[in-house]
Amino acid sequence: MHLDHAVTYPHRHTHSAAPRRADGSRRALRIGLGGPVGSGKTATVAALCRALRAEYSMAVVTNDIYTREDAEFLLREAVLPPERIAAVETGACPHTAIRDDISANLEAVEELEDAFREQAPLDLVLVESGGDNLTATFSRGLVDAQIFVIDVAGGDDIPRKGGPGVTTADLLVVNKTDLAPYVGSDLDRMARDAAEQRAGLPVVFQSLREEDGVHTVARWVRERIAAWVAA
Ligand SMILES: Nc1nc2c(ncn2[C@@H]2O[C@H](COP(=O)(O)OP(=O)(O)OP(=O)(O)O)[C@@H](O)[C@H]2O)c(=O)[nH]1
Repeated sequence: MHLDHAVTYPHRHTHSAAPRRADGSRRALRIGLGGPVGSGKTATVAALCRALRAEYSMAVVTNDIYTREDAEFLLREAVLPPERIAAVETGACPHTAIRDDISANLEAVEELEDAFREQAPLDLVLVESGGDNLTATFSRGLVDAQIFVIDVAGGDDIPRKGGPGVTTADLLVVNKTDLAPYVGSDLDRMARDAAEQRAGLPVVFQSLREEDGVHTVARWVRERIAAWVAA
């Protein structure tokens, strides 16, 4: 596990969606996960659910272009009860549904929040984007913070190439570090390039093949929830 920054996570964004509902109750913290196809977004969501579900009331919204495959995977793995998992079929470029026309995703998030409002109000909603390119980021009207997931098998020059996901996401996750020796990726170079591109924003290197490989990202999420609740 590499962590190229001390765990100081800057809270630099402004919330464009009101943190409280009309009745004054606090809504859930919404965290988006984006990144290229196959980088490990669903696997990270599944691992986060397992790590955090005993501590928080949580739910997940998945985005697929024409299918519900990511939601079906999470259901099969039973990472959360089925009523806590919603699927949005974007039917177009994945980034459109998380950045340009966020209505279907907002509706899914708000329906989940409403469904649990009486019983156990949601603390956290994870919104997983469909796999896209390096320019795909979430609208701040949909999520309060975003995680961009890339993997070492996608090429160790991805952090150097930059793009809004790599440079501006609140957390950059470089996944599948276990594969680095097999694909010839230089993790130190990736860490250096990412640090250069991100001006102090945090980067986590993880392998979900390791026992509790998601623990650093889970800690970051806990800190974000604590800050959200305190605000
Ligand atoms: N070796 C290794 N494989 C991983 C790791 N994380 C995920 N995978 C595998 O990589 C493949 C893709 O992972 P997913 O989580 O489906 O990736 P995704 O980003 O959600 O993919 P799309 O939704 O299709 O964009 C799966 O076979 C995972 O089991 C990891 O840390 N190491």
